[in-house]
This record gives sequence, C-alpha cells and structure tokens, in this order.
Amino acid sequence: MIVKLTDVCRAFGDTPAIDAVSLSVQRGEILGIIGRSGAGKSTLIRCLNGLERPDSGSVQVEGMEITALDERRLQPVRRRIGMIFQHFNLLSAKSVEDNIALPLKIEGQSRAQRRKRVAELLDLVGLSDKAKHYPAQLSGGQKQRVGIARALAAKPSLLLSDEATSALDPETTRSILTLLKDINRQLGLTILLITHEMEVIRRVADRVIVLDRGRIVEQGPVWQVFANPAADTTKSLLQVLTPELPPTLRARLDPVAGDDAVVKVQLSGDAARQPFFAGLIGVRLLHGGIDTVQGEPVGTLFLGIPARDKTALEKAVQYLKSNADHVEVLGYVSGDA
Ligand SMILES: Nc1ncnc2c1ncn2[C@@H]1O[C@H](COP(=O)(O)OP(=O)(O)OP(=O)(O)O)[C@@H](O)[C@H]1O
Repeated sequence: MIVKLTDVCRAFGDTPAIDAVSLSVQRGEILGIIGRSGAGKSTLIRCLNGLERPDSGSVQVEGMEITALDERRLQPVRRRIGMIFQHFNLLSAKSVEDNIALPLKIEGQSRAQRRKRVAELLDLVGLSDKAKHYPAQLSGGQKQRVGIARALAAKPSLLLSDEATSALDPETTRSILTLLKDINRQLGLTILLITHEMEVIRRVADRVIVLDRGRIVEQGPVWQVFANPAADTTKSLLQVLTPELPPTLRARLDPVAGDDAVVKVQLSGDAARQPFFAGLIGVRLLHGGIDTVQGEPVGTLFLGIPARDKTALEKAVQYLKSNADHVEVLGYVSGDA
C-alpha cells in the first residue's frame, strides 16, 4: 500500500474541509477522487504531501506516518510523490530540458546522469524534438507532457494529478489521459487523480472515491459506480454522461396511456452482454446505447414497448426487471415515437 489515510479530519473554523476520511491507495492502481468545488480535494492533497497538518487521524505514505514529521523530514517523503497541476507550474525562463532536469539537479545528479534521464523522459512523453524549446512555445497539452516528465524525473512511487486536464480541451485531455494510462501500465506507477470531471474518471481510473462536503459518500470499481451510483452527488456528477430522453419525446409523454410504453432500462456487466432483446416482441430502441467503462458494458436504453395489451406489457417489464439493473416506465406515447 502506497498511501493510507485513517479518520483524517481537518477543519477551518466551523467548516470541516475533510471529515473522518479513511482511504488507501494500492500499489499500481489509478485511484480517482472526484468532488465538486469545495468538497475537500485540495485539503486532502495537502494533508497527503504534508503541506497541511490534520487536526486528527493518521496519514501514512509508504508505511511512514507523516503527520508528526517536521519540514526537513518531510522532504524525502515529498520526493516520493510526483505532482502535476492544472496550470502546469513550469518555469518560463527555463527550457523544456532544464525544467525536467530541475528535480534531478536538486538531488545532486551529475550533468551526464541528468542528460540521460531527461532524454528517456522526453521520449516517454513524446517530446524528444522539443528539448530546447521554452514553455511559451508549447501548446497546453505539450506543457502538461513536460509537467509529467518533470514529475517522473526522480522516479516517484506515486503520481498525484491535481486537476491536470482541467485547463485542456477535450481532445488534448484524452491524449494526456492516454499518456497517464500508458505510464501506469508500462512503469506500474501508482496514480492518484483528483478531478471534478466524471469523464476523466471514466477514461482512466480503476477505482473511484466520491467526496462531498469533506466526506466519502461513495466508492468502488469505476464501472460498478457508473452502472449503479448510490449517492445523490454521484448521480448528479454522472448526469452529464448519462443519456436523457430527448426533449421532443419527453414533451409527448402521457402519464397513463398510449400505443407504446417508454421504458428506461439501465444495464451493465453480464446483463448487457445477453441477447435480451430476443425475449421481447415489437420492442423498439428509441434512444440511448451501451458504453464501455473499464472494459465492462454500461448503458442506458430508452425502449418503446407495445402497450395496448397490458398483460404482454407487464410481462415484458418483468422480463426486463429480471435482467437489468434498473427499469422504469416513464410514460406512454402514441403514433411514431
Ligand atoms: N485555508 C483555508 N481557510 C479557510 N477555509 C478553507 C481553507 N482551505 C479550504 N477551506 C475550506 O474548506 C472546504 C474544502 O476546500 P478545498 O479547497 O479542499 O475543496 P476543493 O474540493 O479542493 O475545491 P476546489 O475544487 O474548488 O479547489 C471549503 O469549504 C473551503 O472554503
């Protein structure tokens, strides 16, 4: 285990920024921590790298209790934790290679050692041709690649990513997340990823912890939390990624009767792999689809099921309920749905 927090509390006046948080980060995993603004993410990170002292609780990094360490004894612990930031935090007066070499210089490595390591890192992040460039000459995505190379320079055991893709456009975000996943696989590097975006969690994390007002309200393997979110915060954070009934169809819904029942079906895992449509007659797919999260199917479908024959409808809904995670009859429509 790389990191273990037990019952960590930190309040500012009457505001509990983090409230009895216990979590552990396993070696080799990508753990995502998600929460809205003010949920306590920054405070959590600061407790983890010793910048903030908890009021109570224990913070262990690689088995060492760090809450009692003074600044000098915290230094070697901090070197084990590489960090990347939303605004990259590069030194503008230094070239790409000098930015990356900085942690190595602080460590006292020779010029030859630094040059060799910087070349390896530039190759890893795909920027070998930009060694002599300055940050101002790079795109946001390239700057973050430099940030990643610098964070990895001293071979940390944990990479802490603090909203590292929040300032990037969706395409660049994807390329940075792909790089992080590759690094995790290739080097076995453990990554703790702090974000307010479920899309980031969906793309790279193995496990997710949802933080709300300083408390952990939900946690689990990403695909399971996506398939069956329990906490309101999780549901609302997931809303942007969940298909909704198109407004034109919603406007035509009748609560009691119509030709077709409009049924929302949520399904995941093995249920989503079954040919379950085979057991349904006259059913149409109105909207939605199946996505893949961590290699597992997770989806929301809106189905039109013939509703004139109430018994047949009831049978179809029961059949769906026995196969899917969640089934809800939203209403009825007549004519072409
Ligand atoms: N130094 C401080 N002094 C007073 N209150 C603080 C301080 N740091 C954090 N807080 C409060 O603690 C709570 C958690 O803040 P924190 O910055 O950890 O949240 P966050 O999830 O990182 O938010 P954001 O995504 O906006 O950065 C908030 O209510 C915040 O106002």
